[in-house]
Amino acid sequence: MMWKNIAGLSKAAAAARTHGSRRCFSTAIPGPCIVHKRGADILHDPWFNKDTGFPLTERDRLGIRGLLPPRVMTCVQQCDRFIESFRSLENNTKGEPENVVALAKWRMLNRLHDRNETLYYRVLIDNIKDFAPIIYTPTVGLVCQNYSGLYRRPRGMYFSAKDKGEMMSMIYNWPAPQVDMIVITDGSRILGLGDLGVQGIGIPIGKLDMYVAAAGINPQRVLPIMLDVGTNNEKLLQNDLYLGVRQPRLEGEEYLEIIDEFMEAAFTRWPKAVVQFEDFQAKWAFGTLERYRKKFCMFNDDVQGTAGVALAGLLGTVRAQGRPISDFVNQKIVVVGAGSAGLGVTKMAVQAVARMAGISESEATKNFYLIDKDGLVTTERTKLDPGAVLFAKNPAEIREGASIVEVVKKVRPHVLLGLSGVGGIFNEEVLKAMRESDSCKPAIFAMSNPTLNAECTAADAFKHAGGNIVFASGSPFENVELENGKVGHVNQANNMYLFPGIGLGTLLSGARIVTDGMLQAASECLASYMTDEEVQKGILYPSINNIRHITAEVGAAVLRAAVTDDIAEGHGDVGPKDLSHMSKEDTVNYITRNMWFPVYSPLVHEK
Ligand SMILES: NC(=O)C1=CN([C@@H]2O[C@H](COP(=O)(O)OP(=O)(O)OC[C@H]3O[C@@H](n4cnc5c(N)ncnc54)[C@H](O)[C@@H]3O)[C@@H](O)[C@H]2O)C=CC1
Ligand SMILES: CC(=O)C(=O)O
Ligand SMILES: [Mg+2]
Repeated sequence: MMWKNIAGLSKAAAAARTHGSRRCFSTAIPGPCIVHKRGADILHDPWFNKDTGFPLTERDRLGIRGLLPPRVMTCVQQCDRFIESFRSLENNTKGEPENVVALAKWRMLNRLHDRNETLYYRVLIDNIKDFAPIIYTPTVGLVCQNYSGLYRRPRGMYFSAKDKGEMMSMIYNWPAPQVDMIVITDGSRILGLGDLGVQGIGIPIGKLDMYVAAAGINPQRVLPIMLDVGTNNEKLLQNDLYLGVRQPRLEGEEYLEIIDEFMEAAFTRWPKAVVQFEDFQAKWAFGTLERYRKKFCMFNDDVQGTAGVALAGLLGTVRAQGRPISDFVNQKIVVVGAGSAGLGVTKMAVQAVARMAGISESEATKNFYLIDKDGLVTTERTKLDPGAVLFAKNPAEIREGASIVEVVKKVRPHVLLGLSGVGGIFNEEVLKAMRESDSCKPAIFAMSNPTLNAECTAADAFKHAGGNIVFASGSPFENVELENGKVGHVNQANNMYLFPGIGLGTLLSGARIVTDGMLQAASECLASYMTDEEVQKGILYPSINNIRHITAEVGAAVLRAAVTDDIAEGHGDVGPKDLSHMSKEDTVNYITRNMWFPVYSPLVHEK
């Protein structure tokens, strides 16, 4: 597809999605679940525990009668009880420092996660807008920074250099027979917080929570992985409580041997799993993507997921200006940050321009300006990153190393997009310079995470760049009240809108690799999700409350692209022919039917 069909959501689809997440899955009576334990062991297993939710007959059958208070509560009553406690926590911590409150909330959710997974995910799904900022960005960043102190119970698997030669057997230590989604990090670039070593495990855990909440991946089939190859963070190396391997990071072949061995082990045990690479420093993000993308079913979320989300937002800004999508080819875009995310975004956006305009990628770079820590990237740059070569400007146009404000003043861009990890770098001067943009609705995307690393706040963007901008940030901000009484809408430009659908669509297609076509389809689907009315108000992305619906749509688009690319091998009883005969609507229904939803299944004990 050539980005021609982006004319907003059909009426039927718009109506369907307003039903919200709870309508998107089957509520049929759940089938029984076989357990091999009885008695108190069941209560201590978060996969099976129902707390006060065990019916009396089940208490008899499982030998837990008398081990619980007599009252039997429904899952809904248990959710209400949890939310009441959560609101009490909020009230009781009013006035406390923000970080203290955020961690207290995370601990409360984490305790539930450790105790009763079904209830945890039910609470998460029903309150995703309130809880995503805790289990995901921004609080997950704080959790990673403090993980060695916060650690109580293991979650996920850890592989280190000490495990070399052992991984093929270690992988069988994971208790679940089937794994569908793996998220792996080496902790080397956690959000915009740098190298956090083993403490980065919080990111795969948070991403997989989003997989369960948004994509309905069964939580018994997800696996967070920490590849502990050391850390170069001196503070952590000096910290007695640090839980990781206390050595500098492995490099070169030594590093690759570890990750190669892990990939072989994981795909030997679970050949149909999908692996998401997350928060690797740029060199390994690109290096591993090139190394594995044709061999294993994997993608890099920071490079590819972010690119798709950003591109959908960029196309939205064209629509917000009241222009046809084809006008994207004329948008001048300044990207600040030339790492794994910034380069991924620039590349995908340039490819879209090339396709739309029918020109070469090199010609399509004309309106793109890339800035890194040394300023504007030009061909004059010594030690030019190979990934940035295509985007390097001619220094005759603007000088090598020009600052952000210099570039903005000279170029008058339609879009200023930050993926630098540097908080506040879009300062007052930069934002005021955006008032002179050639666009009637300039766009400012401060995509770095967590909140303190955002290139600017929403309030500052609307204050200094003007009330007519469209604004998006990687972590959530509140909408801004403008002086004219109108609302400055804040969008969350975060890869969470795509990675769950990319993973789920890939899994259900049975594809053995993730192609560019599948990623492009995901981005196009997100771009076309919003109505013209919404986009014109500056709302570029859906509400997170609709995350299950958007994920079903994205998943279907990914699956259909896999069929088009002739790589869909089918999943379970659904073969490649069945997939290829599905209409678009059938595909969305198929995806939706396969989403797990947290309900208590009757437990049947088997020895
Ligand atoms: N909203 C979203 O969905 C996503 C947001 N991100 C965020 O993007 C940020 C960067 O991630 P990566 O690209 O993976 O990091 P990276 O470390 O690979 O790249 C950072 C880039 O920023 C540049 N930079 C550093 N200081 C700068 C300065 N003062 N001025 C201009 N450029 C500067 C560096 O030269 C480098 O090119 C992180 O904060 C991350 O949280 C990343 C992925 C997804
Ligand atoms: C959102 C995300 O993946 C990041 O900030 O790295
Ligand atoms: Mg990331």
